[in-house]
Amino acid sequence: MNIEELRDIGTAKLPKPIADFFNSGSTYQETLAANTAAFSKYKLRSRVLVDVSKPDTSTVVFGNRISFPLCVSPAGIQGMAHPDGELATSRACAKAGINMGISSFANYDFDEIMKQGESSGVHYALQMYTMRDKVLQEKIIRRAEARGVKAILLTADSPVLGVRWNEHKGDFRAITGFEFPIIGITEEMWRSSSHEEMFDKFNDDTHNWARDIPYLRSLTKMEIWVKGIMTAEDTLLAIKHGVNGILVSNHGGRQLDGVPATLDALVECVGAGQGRIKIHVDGGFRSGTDIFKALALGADCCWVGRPTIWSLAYKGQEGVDLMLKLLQDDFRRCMQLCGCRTIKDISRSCLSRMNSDGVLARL
Ligand SMILES: Cc1cc2nc3c(=O)[nH]c(=O)nc-3n(C[C@H](O)[C@H](O)[C@H](O)COP(=O)(O)O)c2cc1C
Ligand SMILES: O=C(O)C(=O)c1ccccc1
Repeated sequence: MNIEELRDIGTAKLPKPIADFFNSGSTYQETLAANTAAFSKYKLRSRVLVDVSKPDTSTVVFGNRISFPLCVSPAGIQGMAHPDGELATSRACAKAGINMGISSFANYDFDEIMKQGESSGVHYALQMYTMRDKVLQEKIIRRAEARGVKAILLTADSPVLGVRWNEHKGDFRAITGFEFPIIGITEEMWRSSSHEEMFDKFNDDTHNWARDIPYLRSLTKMEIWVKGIMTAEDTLLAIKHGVNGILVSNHGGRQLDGVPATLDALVECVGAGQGRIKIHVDGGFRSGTDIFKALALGADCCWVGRPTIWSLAYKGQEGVDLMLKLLQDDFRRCMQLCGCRTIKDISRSCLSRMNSDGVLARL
């Protein structure tokens, strides 16, 4: 199987409004399509007669040596894909030896999620929005730090939600029995308003660099990462405010439609960062070759969102195990066939770019 097949099989198992919620982007779906399409304009420069018998795909993220440069993006409401939801995802991350991002809209508490994997060495990042309820936000942060969460991922691209037409056409909240224990939203609260109304009640759209980064720093020694950076300007602001890293992301094409593919935004962010900040990226990664291309363009690590959801829907933990194995195997083979023995060998010289006139150009 490949990730596209997992998408088709997983999606077919879900009621349509739920599948649409997971799979859609915002407005005209332009950015959603751009994310996956961007990879094909880069071509691999395969190198031969290199001893690649012992490839080392490992790298270090959040102080943890992971088996290959991938983390699982925080995606909310995984219980709607499979009853085991984030618990299954956590077990699969443990088995694969990678780190996991936990959405603040997870259907299980981070304590339970972490119990599934931390004995195998997984490190966890907790995704947060800026919350209106600062008392609750501080409580969550202190509890996360005491519990051993390594990083806060501050999602910065969502002062308001993107336009999700599918949510106006069908109510995806068809499966009952859900709560959001991390942020204390009960099923009753969740059902009493639309997804967007609930989000607006919870999320603080006055967030800003000058207030929120120092605020988080004053509260915790955990790493602070900003998720949703798409420009050189914001990369420079992230450096100025001393965050530990950025995740170049357009929220899987679910926020502002019309922004470029993250692979394209990555290039300007890496250019601005000049090695002064860790840069990760998500959006549209569907193969190990995609991961290789992003690393060659300067990313330190990649993340996947929907592939986790599709694999959960397909077969719970077993599905996610399979998805992570497919990506790792494909990534290893791509490294070997490009003549790379370690992650450090992956550089811009591994790629060329197909220009619009059909001519290949070195980067
Ligand atoms: C169903 C779904 C729920 C998501 N929930 C969150 C969330 O709660 N917080 C967040 O920061 N990002 C969320 N995201 C965005 C992901 O973290 C990630 O940026 C995106 O899915 C990456 O693109 P990909 O799905 O193409 O891999 C969500 C994405 C999806 C598809
Ligand atoms: O739908 C999303 O993209 C998202 O970020 C989200 C926000 C709140 C609850 C569930 C998902």
